[in-house]
Amino acid sequence: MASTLAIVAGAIVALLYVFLRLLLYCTQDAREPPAIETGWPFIGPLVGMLREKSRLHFRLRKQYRLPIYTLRMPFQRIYVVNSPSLIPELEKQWRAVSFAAIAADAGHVVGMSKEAQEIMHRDLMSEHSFSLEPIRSKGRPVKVGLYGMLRKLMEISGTEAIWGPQNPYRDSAISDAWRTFENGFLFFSMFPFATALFPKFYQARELVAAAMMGFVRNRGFETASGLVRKRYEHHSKLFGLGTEDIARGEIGNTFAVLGNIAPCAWWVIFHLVSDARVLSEVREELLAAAHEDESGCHLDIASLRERCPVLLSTFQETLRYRAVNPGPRVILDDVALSNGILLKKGSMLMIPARVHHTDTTAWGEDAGKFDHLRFTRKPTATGQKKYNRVAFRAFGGGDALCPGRHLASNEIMALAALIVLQFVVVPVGGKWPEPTFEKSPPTGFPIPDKDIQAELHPRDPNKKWNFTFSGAEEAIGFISEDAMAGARRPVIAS
Ligand code: HEM
Repeated sequence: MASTLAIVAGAIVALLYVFLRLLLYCTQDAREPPAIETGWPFIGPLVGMLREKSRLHFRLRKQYRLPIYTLRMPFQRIYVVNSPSLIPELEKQWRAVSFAAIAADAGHVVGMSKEAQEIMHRDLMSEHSFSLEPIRSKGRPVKVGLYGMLRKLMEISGTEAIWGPQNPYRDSAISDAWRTFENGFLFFSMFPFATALFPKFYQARELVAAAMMGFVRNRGFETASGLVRKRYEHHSKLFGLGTEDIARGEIGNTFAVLGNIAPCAWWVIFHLVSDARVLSEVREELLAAAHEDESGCHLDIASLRERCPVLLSTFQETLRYRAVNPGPRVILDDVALSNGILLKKGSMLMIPARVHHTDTTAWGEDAGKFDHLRFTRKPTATGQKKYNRVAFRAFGGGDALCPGRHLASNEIMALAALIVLQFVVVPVGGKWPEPTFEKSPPTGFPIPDKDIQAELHPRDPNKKWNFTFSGAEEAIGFISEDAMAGARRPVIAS
């Protein structure tokens, strides 16, 4: 009996295998990027993705050494771009290789109405800030969870800057609800009937939605940032969306504003305070950039980019070393690349940051190493080569390039300056652990599995620090688009 069952099971598996092989053979066009991991067609890539997460692309690049390849998933094909040389051509075809389609797909996750979702999918081709004073003014060491503290600070400063005086996230019940919903984001995008299956996440989302509706009804956008004002105008006038849909759209934007900035700030501060050499070099620069008079010590945050190349380089290197955003796009129309490769309509495409940030042709043989001085090096005729800016993907690129990159960079570098100048940060237990992030949700930067407990020792509680921001006329040339727009390039070698 047992052997009959085994024979039947074996026959089913064999039939399934033959069926999947045939399906692959009949549906994979020879002009498409080569399909890989086809030992068990469709199932192999899915298992790999679930098991290895963002590490999968890293392994596949090493194993197959292809400029671009196809992962045939059940009901979906994903093209993954390995070679930075393909990126400019793809980004020129932004109508067909679309990020807008990804944003529009998120409409159902935040509960937009069917009509609003349909509109979003149409024509896709076409005075407060953070303060560390409460900790410093205690005049004694304060124990904190480093990630928790940084997240809170970035949440306050980021949402104030974006939503202004009527910022709904000022209410801690709303910011707590946001955090709960953020953890359930993936369930909402993957499962049908998610509102019934995950009531905790649903209730949290609705609480944030109600607060956002109040914000829109009270015309909070009029005193918010240009980004929110323009979005309101665009969504109400061009799309004709109502209050509720506009408000739910703002929940979607909270992902963009908060999703990256808090984990990114955490990694920057971690690299700064956990390495004595980095810390002392950055501190020295900051002290030189500050000046003291009878009223206290003064530092203009705008001067950091000019006067603190090591801090700026550490910031950029952290983004290069730690970013894991997948760079997703949807192929809205067949795309023929100049090398003869065909990308089929309806497929997904990915330009994974981690793959491009470890590309030795773009960054040199030591691409896998954290080097806080990397971006201070200038190319030389004999030794140092020019870095390929196209391969810097932490802020994405092309038409979907992150519009918040300068705000985020200024905020994170300001926070770094405040911490380094005012505190000695000591890990509880005496040694900085290497953070693990196995359980991290799929954000742009990994979130540590366990917060690191640290003590903040005020350096000189009696010293008065005045931090100002005199503004900046030029952008920092992080990425190729900024460089082409004529941004200053203080440290990236070019
Ligand atoms: C360190 C912090 C940040 C990082 C690393 C980051 C990174 C990114 C990335 C990778 C993308 C997708 C681009 C692509 O796939 O090509 C993106 C999009 C976006 N980001 Fe950021 N971001 C940050 C902070 C912010 C902030 C503070 C804001 C708000 C002002 C913001 C607003 C947006 C928006 C609205 C989009 C969507 C752009 C579009 O639809 O075309 N980001 N960001």
